[in-house]
Amino acid sequence: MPRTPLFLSPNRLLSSTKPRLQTRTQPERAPSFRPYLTDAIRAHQASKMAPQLDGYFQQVDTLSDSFIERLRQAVAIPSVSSEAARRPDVVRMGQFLADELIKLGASVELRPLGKQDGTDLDLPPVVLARYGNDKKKRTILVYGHYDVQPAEKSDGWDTEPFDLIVKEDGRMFGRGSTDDKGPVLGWLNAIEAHKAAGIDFPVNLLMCFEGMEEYGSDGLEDLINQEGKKYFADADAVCISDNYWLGTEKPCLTYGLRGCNYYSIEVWGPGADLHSGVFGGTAQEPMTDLVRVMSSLVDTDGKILIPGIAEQVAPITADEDGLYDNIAFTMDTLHEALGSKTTIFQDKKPTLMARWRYPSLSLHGVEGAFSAPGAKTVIPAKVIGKFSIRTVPNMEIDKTNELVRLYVEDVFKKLGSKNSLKVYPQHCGNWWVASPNHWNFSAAAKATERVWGVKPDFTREGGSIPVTLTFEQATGKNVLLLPMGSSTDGAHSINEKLDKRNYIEGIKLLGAYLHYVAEEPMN
Ligand SMILES: C[C@H](N)C(=O)N[C@@H](Cc1c[nH]cn1)C(=O)O
Ligand SMILES: [Zn+2]
Ligand SMILES: [Zn+2]
Repeated sequence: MPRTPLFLSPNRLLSSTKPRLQTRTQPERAPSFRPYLTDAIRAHQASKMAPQLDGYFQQVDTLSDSFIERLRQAVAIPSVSSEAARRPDVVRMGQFLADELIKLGASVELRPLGKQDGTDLDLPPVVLARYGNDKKKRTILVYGHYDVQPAEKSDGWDTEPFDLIVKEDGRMFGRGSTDDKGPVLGWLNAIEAHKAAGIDFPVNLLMCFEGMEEYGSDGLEDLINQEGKKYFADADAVCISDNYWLGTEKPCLTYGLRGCNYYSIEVWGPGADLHSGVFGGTAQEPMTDLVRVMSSLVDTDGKILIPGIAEQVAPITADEDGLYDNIAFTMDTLHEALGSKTTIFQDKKPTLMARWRYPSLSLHGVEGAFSAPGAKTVIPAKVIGKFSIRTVPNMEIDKTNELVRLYVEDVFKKLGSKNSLKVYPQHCGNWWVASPNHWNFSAAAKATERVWGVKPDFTREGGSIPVTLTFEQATGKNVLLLPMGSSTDGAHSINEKLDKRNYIEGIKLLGAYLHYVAEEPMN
């Protein structure tokens, strides 16, 4: 059950000076991207792990081509979790990760998860791995996912989605590059660069990589709960790299996620698809009913029309109210990522609040409906509408599902249709809000300054990672989100990419974070 959120002012917790933005026009000091040297960074560089980190950073630069090659191999495996036909590729991707980890010296298990909910289809295995088992060191548990969203060139991609295309300007296009194959490989690359540099790995690393995140993490919650005090028992903290910066220049650390309840509405009536010339005007059409029901869920300005949803949302506290102004985010950044100016709000604060702390309802598609180019005059016999609600504190999954069911059934009843309707949740994942006032976040903030030369923003995320709260509750440890990619990466969209700069500096960041973790006093 979600807890009442902490609305702290995290941007003020670890930073006494105003964060400075870096821009691409600042001169680079070295081949790697570390332009600003603040006093804080000088202090970190003078600290005892500085020489090791410099050696590590150099190795990451030296190995950068082979790290891109590893990403190319991973992107080439179309591990789409939502398509049954792609399930063997998802399994192959898990095996690829396991093989790479074994080559690096990790001990690895491929854990089966049984059947996918309501199907006879085997779930892809979870890759559990351990690198290092030194009782004198801290242990960090990292999570990521090796499945991806669907992608077809015909969706509008400029290049083949499962071929990694590296452009001259450093943009690396390919499905999963930023979500989440680049960040997952970041951990493996960090291990390899330490080995190559001959630098002692600063912590024990536990790894949990799943293949069903984009489909609601089916099966993983039970495994995490079972292993919380077994395989994950040594974990001192958890780190997840599976979200994005708010813009393109300012790194961030993330302490909150929205949840996601994903629904299907099935409407059926006729025994088969029909000729609209023969049956149009004589049969009640499932698609007509579905469109009318779906159009009653949300309005053009994103207002959710289901009674009882807004009432569940936690009120704004005075502390939270002052939080948004300090975040490095502009509407121009949003317009760039959106590719248009069709935003609901004109200003930064309501926009950030809409993404982080209010629920949203999105319509995704209709299964069974005609969607190809051309003009087919069919009446579909059965259609399934798909929509999701991003949930926030203090919304409850079961209560939200019940409100949706009552409302959809009521709207359909008022249509007076002789067709039939069924509405049900496909998968649901909890929202999560944590305290960034913890050594886990301090270590990540120092690593960010060291690598990127700027203090990170402390942000929440509009997306969902369904098992984040489960990790927190099963291990009882602090969870940190440490993103690698930027706002323009286009995760889930066509032309998904990861900038080479974010990949290579991101690998440095993950390694540096582990070094700072090793130095942090417990709190
Ligand atoms: C933020 C993360 N990289 C991500 O994309 N998560 C998905 C997870 C999901 C899919 N269905 C429900 N949750 C997302 O936010 O859509
Ligand atoms: Zn992801
Ligand atoms: Zn995703």
